Amino acid sequence: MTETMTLGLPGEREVDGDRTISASMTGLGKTFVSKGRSVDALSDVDLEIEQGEYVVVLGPSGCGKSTLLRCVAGLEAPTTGRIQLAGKTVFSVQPQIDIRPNDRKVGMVFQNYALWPHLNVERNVAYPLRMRKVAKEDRRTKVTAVLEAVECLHLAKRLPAELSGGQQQRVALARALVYEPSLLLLDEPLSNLDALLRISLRSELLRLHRELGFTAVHITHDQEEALEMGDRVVLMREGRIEQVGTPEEVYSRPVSPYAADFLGVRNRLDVTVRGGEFVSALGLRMGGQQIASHHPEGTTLRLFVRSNSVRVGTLQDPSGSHISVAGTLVQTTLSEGGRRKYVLDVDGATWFAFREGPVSFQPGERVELSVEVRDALIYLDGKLWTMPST
Ligand SMILES: Nc1ncnc2c1ncn2[C@@H]1O[C@H](COP(=O)(O)OP(=O)(O)OP(=O)(O)O)[C@@H](O)[C@H]1O
Repeated sequence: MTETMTLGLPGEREVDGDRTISASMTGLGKTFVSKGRSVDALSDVDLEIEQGEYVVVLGPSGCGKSTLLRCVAGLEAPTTGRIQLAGKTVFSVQPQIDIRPNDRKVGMVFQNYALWPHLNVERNVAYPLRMRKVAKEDRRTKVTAVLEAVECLHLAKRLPAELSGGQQQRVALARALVYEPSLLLLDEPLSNLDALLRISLRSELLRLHRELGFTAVHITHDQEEALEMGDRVVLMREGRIEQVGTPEEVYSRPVSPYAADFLGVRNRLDVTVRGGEFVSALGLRMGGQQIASHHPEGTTLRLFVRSNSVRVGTLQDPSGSHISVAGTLVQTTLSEGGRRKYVLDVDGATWFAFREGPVSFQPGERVELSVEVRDALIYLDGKLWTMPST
């Protein structure tokens, strides 16, 4: 990339303390009404994105990710709220402002690439510059620079049909970046690619982000992609933001059972406090007195534990220093890195654990599963409960 390209550095910015806000959404809502039925695709979305941030919006199908992106791009008009880009209001209900998509300085990359089939790579990438009446010489310099950055300069004369999916997506990315948008919106950009290519394009995208410094909102339903790529992850649920945080925060402290479930925490059990310890629905006694002592008799808590945090051992009496529960070994399989994956039945629920070394238990055998208190995710009334520090 030549030094003349300063992508993602718009003239107007909103400065808040030391932070420069590139995009902000306030009270954003979108209700679709069709055939007498109304769907709240977005409700009360508040989000600020800093200059240069790579934000990944994560959530299951239908949670409103695309609608959010389309509202920011100007392809959909929100029902409530305000959107600001680079310090300028581009949408507001009251007073009524709705800046056209082409005047919002956003770039978009779609899942299906959306390249013009009759234009070669060079002309596809130059298209946004022609629309903006950029002079021919300048156009050529910018197109060359951006194609070089996405490592597609050698494909300049080819038509989209003559490219692989990965190459088409690089070209689509070049076309979105060429006019130096203040915000790049990526709508499931890797979903159409096969697994290996998806992984290599993730790091490609991150390299470009590091080198060019653009601000991005990337949507995906793939938690691994979100945790790997995002400076921050925004988890959505039914049109609302469930949790926002760094990948580490979101991974280690999912705020709700929904978040834990979506972030792949697979082991779970409902437990009730009885006589100062935990008892499962089927009456299984468990260790965990340290946590139980903070809750009144009869309180029901939802326990979530990552497979990596479960130790499998010989059955012992439940103790208070860690959470322990008896499980029945169902089967073991060889897993990544030579570790063994244990599949267990815990009170009717399937749990998973990993253990190094040879298997010393038989299927059907009762074993002890223990978890350090700090590794347990405890939910009370749908919210993450944190043990008060003593
Ligand atoms: N034009 C429309 N008319 C009516 N309902 C719509 C329209 N567009 C989206 N919806 C509804 O709004 C909700 C959110 O849709 P949206 O496409 O934003 O979800 P998503 O999280 O992007 O899903 P996916 O991952 O499947 O693309 C869904 O219930 C969807 O059916």
